[in-house]
Amino acid sequence: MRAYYYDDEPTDQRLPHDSGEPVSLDTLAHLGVLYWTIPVAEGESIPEGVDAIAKQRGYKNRDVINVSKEGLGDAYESKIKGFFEEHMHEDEEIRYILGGSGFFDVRKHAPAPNQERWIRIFCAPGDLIVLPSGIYHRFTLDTNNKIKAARLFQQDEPKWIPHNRGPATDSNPYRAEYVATIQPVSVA
Ligand SMILES: CSCCC(=O)/C(O)=C/O
Ligand SMILES: [Fe+2]
Repeated sequence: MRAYYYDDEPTDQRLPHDSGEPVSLDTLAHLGVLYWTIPVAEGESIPEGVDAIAKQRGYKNRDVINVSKEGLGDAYESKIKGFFEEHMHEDEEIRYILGGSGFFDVRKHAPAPNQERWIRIFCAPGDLIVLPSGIYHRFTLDTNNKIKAARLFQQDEPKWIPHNRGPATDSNPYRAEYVATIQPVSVA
């Protein structure tokens, strides 16, 4: 995992867009983003270290998603577009990367929208990331064009309904609760 501020250049979303300003794990934790690394070999099943965290955090169920042309078929273009719309969920988004790589972008909340910045998080096999309920975020593949991830969830059936950013979502109670739990940070 590597996190840094996004450079906001209007080029291919799958490029690194690295501004050169790194972001620390402390800053991510302050935003409610949690991260672990639990090594996994290509083709291996989900390691026990993931089970331990799942038990600790009450994630009872899981499935696996292959985000690639082969994995998503006819839904590929619309899914890729949807993942990169700025959105939030009412549930945590928990992903353990089994293969490939990609970028999760999370919005660093600030008092005024024009002070907000995107933080880009590069994820590769062995990375386990938790995005809290209510955080604005988006996802894109990198130029390898594929990622395989386990999606962990607490409920019997996952929801992961994306609520795209807008006035209605800004006043969603889960969003309001998220904003209330964090204070703006100035550290890197
Ligand atoms: C790497 S999993 C695909 C991305 C996803 O599931 C999601 O909800 C992005 O916000
Ligand atoms: Fe999401």
